[in-house]
Amino acid sequence: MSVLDDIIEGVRADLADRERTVSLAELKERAERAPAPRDAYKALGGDQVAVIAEVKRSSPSKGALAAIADPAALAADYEAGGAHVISVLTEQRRFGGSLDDLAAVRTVVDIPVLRKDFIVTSYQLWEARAYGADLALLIVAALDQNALVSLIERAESIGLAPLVEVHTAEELDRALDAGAKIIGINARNLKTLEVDREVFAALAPKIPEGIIKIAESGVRGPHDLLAYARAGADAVLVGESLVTGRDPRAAVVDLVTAGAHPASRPEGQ
Ligand SMILES: O=P(O)(O)OC[C@@H](O)[C@@H](O)c1c[nH]c2ccccc12
Repeated sequence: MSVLDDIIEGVRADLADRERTVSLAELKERAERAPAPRDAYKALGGDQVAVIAEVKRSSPSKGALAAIADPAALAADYEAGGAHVISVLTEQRRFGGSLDDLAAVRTVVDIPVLRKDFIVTSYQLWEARAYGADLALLIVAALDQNALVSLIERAESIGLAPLVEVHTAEELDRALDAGAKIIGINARNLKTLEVDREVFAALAPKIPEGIIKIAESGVRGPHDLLAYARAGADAVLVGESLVTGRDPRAAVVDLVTAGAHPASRPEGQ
């Protein structure tokens, strides 16, 4: 069983518990009362390389990264540093996150918030919206094509921008076929947890213009952001190096500053 299969087994078990406690009808009511979604396309589609800063307590590859007693305070720091979007890991078993983290973060920031989880049913999309998310992650490797297509449609119909994550050329084809408008290329293979920063440069040229390209994982600082930017990234998604550093806000400032530099764009763009 791959790491991804193992994670999803746990996600499904936790999901079954929540489904027993909160009906879909209740969730939909809560989603209706949630604040209106913020425009993720605008936040990610500017001239600069956008920075998506992640609230991440632990990971399957590294174990505990940071306690993060107050996720809202960390997100506020990220926003003060100039982050364009906040990502909140809500998966509990391996990443130490929760939907309460998502809700807490969404109330204190004014920028769009991504629910980062292993979404396999539309119930989780309603949860994302009910707890305030503006974007939701959909991982191609975790979904068959019918599920991918229907979750993208459902996300859009309830006001969530779907961020569709790929790691291989085949997954990228499936994301494009499914109509993804925001594609994240994850340098980490979720089946083995290995990181290969070259994957972004190999896959990005296959993505048509007009689709937002996000480089995910392995960004240690401005140097990696610049390399991803030269390879065509519109945004980078950064977790570990921010939560393990001494000053997350200053680290975001450094990334945003690098991303604002015109020399960071590919030739002719
Ligand atoms: O901590 P890093 O290496 O900066 O990576 C952040 C983010 O890309 C990573 O958390 C991630 C990317 N895709 C995911 C899917 C599920 C869980 C986590 C992830």
